[in-house]
Amino acid sequence: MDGAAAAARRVISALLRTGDDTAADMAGMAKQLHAVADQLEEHAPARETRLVNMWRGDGITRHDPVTGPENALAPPLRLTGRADGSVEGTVTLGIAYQGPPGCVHGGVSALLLDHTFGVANHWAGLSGMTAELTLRYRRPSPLFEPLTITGRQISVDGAKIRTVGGIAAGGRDCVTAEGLFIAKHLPRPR
Ligand SMILES: CCCCCCCC/C=C\CCCCCCCC(=O)SCCNC(=O)CCNC(=O)[C@H](O)C(C)(C)COP(=O)(O)OP(=O)(O)OC[C@H]1O[C@@H](n2cnc3c(N)ncnc32)[C@H](O)[C@@H]1OP(=O)(O)O
Repeated sequence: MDGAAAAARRVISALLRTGDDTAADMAGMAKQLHAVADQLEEHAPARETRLVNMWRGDGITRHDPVTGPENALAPPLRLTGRADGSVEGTVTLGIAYQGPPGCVHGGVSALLLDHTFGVANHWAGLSGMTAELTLRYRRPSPLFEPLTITGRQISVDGAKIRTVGGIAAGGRDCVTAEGLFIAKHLPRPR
């Protein structure tokens, strides 16, 4: 389904790029898109069944809204674990993620970093749930340019995990962040 999710992502972006002031047949397109959704819903299993399926195994997920190739809301960001224990990825965000004109929405930056920190913790060997996430927005993060997203676990103290990282563009920090995670997990649906 990665291909269908990629197509849906393209539709979201193309809709926003086209806008209202257009000769495109938007009513016709709405009809076509509803027809696609009707077909999907017809074949969708019960929600509980799908949740079990999404969470099978113990590793990282494919459905999350940041890296998930199955999730059309995910850019998607691809993260790579480094030998020094950090994780890093490069992503170029389009118009669907806009906050200030031409720039990334601050909540989207927080989403990317929350998830990246979760993956960094997993990579470092102990992950948990976000208890606190503090972001410092140093300068606007540009859309349409490669952004480097990083995360690194810096300490574990009992159940408390501390993680740092940020978002940079052109070698300059746009956002720096620190997070406190608690080494607890909700059980995966089985
Ligand atoms: C996360 C799922 C990932 C599963 C996949 C695993 C594989 C990895 C693969 C891929 C990575 C995926 C990456 C995903 C990333 C996304 C992460 C999120 O978005 S998580 C959702 C948002 N976060 C919540 O919804 C939490 C809601 N809050 C809670 O559930 C609790 O408050 C929680 C777990 C944070 C704390 O639980 P308590 O309160 O029961 O823990 P107590 O035992 O009381 O505290 C432990 C210690 O931590 C301190 N503590 C707890 N919260 C604190 C806080 N906010 N500030 C400071 N200290 C805090 C306490 O004072 C205590 O310290 P003392 O041991 O006494 O020294």
